[in-house]
Order: sequence, then structure tokens, then C-alpha cells
Amino acid sequence: MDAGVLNLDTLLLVQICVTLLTTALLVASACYADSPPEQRWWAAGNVAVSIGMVMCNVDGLPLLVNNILGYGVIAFGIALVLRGLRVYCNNTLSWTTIGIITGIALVVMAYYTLVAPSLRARLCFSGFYYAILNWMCAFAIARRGSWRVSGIAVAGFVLLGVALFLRGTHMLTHSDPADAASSLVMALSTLAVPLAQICIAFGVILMVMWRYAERLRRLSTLDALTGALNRAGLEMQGKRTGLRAQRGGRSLAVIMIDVDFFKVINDTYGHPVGDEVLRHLARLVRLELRPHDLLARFGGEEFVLVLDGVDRPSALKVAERLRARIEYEMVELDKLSVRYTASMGVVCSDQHDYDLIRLISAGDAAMYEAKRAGRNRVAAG
Ligand SMILES: Nc1nc2c(ncn2[C@@H]2O[C@H](COP(=O)(O)OP(=O)(O)OP(=O)(O)O)[C@@H](O)[C@H]2O)c(=O)[nH]1
Repeated sequence: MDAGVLNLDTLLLVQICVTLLTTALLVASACYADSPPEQRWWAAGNVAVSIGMVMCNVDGLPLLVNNILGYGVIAFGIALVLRGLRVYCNNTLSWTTIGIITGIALVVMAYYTLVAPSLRARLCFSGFYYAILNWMCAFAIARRGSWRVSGIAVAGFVLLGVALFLRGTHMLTHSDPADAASSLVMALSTLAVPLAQICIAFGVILMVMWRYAERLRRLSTLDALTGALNRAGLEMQGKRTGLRAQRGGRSLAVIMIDVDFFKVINDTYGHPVGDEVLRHLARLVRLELRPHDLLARFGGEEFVLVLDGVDRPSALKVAERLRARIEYEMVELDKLSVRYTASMGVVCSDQHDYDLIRLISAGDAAMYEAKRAGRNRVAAG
């Protein structure tokens, strides 16, 4: 295959068209009412890169636009994309850094246009510089670690960096830019750029979709007030925890926890204090949890604790420790200090098998036993 088959002008046109299309895709997704800020930075960055590419490649524009400003605008665009990626990773990129990234491109391009004019130097520098910026983009998301989510975008940025780096290296090894431009390496790198851009556009949209899905999953399985699992979350994760314990031959314990006289707390101090009591209880219980244990809000002031690999005597000890801690601790809110207690029912798969629904209903019965016996106590089912 020779470079003639891959006509460079046609490839360049394809590259510009793909840039405009991926930009349109990112702008359209950023216009979505609830779009996160990173998506808007990606869209703005791509708009800037598109404008920069047009400024650099349209013949007949003034030198200042063609050789200097165009490259600066592309660098500015990549910096905005980098800012978006860092925002996605709960970080940011300051405007000073964005200014420096843009400034370097403008100064170097101005030098090789006005002071020591050299097309070769400009093409070498832009290839290496944009390659480094794209690798910085890849690094920003790769550090986050979730390859399943950001793998496509990382691959796109790396590929784009490699294509641009190859272009720079190729220019460096050819003294005549016109000769270098017609080579196969140049054609292949020009072909790789739009492919990488498509990867990046779909990759970043995938990252945002994953975040939406994660937010939806949290909304649908977590209790908004306490952050504990809700009934749907308990049903989903409880089944898994039960199966895991059963397969591993471990006991599964369930502790039902119900705040005593919660209606009195609400009536005496008001609902916001009642809410704070529920949040406080969830926080305290969470301190007892290990990675595979589950905490769910079962009803108004009733919680379920599912403990994997805990037998009946140990579960009773955990419940007693919790009960004592709840009794001891105080809820502080708006200069108010409120004490509360809780009653608990403890059951274990040793007696009741691994069926979570049966365990919960037996735990509930034990918990009501504790209430009948005077509250602020633990009863075994
Ligand atoms: N603040 C607040 N109150 C809630 C919430 N959900 C349910 N409640 C209230 O919790 C109270 C539960 O009262 P009861 O079922 O009588 O239980 P109790 O007063 O704790 O009595 P015992 O369980 O027998 O000790 C009701 O007054 C509900 O309105 C909530 O999310 N926040």
C-alpha cells in the first residue's frame, strides 16, 4: 500500500468532518437538561478544537490566523477537554494552567512563524505538543482506575497521542515537509486521528452514561434519609449475601432494630430531630459493619442488619454492643441533646435456614418480644 491510495487531502477532509461530527454529538449530549459540567467542558473543548482545525487548514487566511492563532485555539480546546476529564474525576484544572497550555502553543508558533519561520518546526512541535496533551487526558482518567468504564476513552486518547507523536517524529526525520506529507506514515496517522476521535467521543459519553446509571441505581436502592439500603436494595443485595453465605457454608445472622418510642421523639422535638435520630442510628450501625454486611431501612424507624458469617452467639454480642452504644450516645441538633434507645431481635440461619424473608419475619417477632419485655433490650428468635 502506498501513500497515494490514502490521499492526504481527502484524509484531512475526513478528519475535519469527523471532528465536526463528534463535536456535534458532544454538544447535543451536553445540551441535555441535566448534563453534568464535565460534559459541557468536553463539548466546549471540541468546539474549540474544531474551530482551531478550520483556522489552521483553510487556505487564504492571514498568517496570524493560519499559523499561530489556529494552533493556540486547538491547544485551548484540548486543555478544556482535560479540565472536563479532571472535573469528572472530582478534580479540576485551573484557568492559569489552561492559559499556560494555550500560551506555550501561541508563543512557539509565533516564534517559528515570525522570528525563525519554519513549517517543519511548526508541524514537529504541534505533533509532539498535542500528543503530550492527549496523553495527559488519558492519564487523567486512567488514574481513576475503572477500565470497564473509561477504557474506550483512554484508548482513544492514547491512540490520538500516538498518531500525533508519529506525525511529529516523521516531520523531524524529513527535511522537506512536502516530501514528509506525502508519505504512508503521515497518511496512516491522519487516518488514525478520526478513528481515535470517534473512540474518545463514544468513550466520554459512555463514562457519563455510566455515571447516570450509577446515580439511578443509588436512587432506586438507597434510602435518601439515612443512606442505608431501601426495601428494593435489601431484596436485591440480601439474596446475593444469603446465597454467598450458604455456598460458603457460613452462618447468616439478621438483627432487626427498632427505635423505642419514636413517635414520642417526633411529637416532643419535631420531625427534623426524629430524622436526625434515624441518621444517627444508621451511622452508629455502619460502624459495626464489615464489607459484606448489609444495613437496610425496613420501615419508618425499623432497620435490618444482615451479617454474613456470624453465628447466633456472635450476633447476640453484636446486637448487645449496639444496643449499649445507642443508649449511651446522644444526638445533638440545634443546641438540643436527645437520647434514645432501641429494641432488637436476633435470628440466625442456624435455626431458620437461609431464606431472608423468613429470617426477617422471625427477627421481627423477636424484636416485638424485646418491646413487650420492656424495650431497650435484645431478644433472640
Ligand atoms: N421523623 C420521622 N418520623 C418517621 C419517619 N418514618 C416514620 N416516622 C414516624 O415514626 C413513628 C413510629 O411510631 P410507632 O410505630 O408508634 O412506634 P414507636 O413510637 O417507636 O413505638 P414503639 O416502637 O412501640 O416503641 C410514627 O409517628 C411515624 O410518623 C421518618 O422518616 N422520619
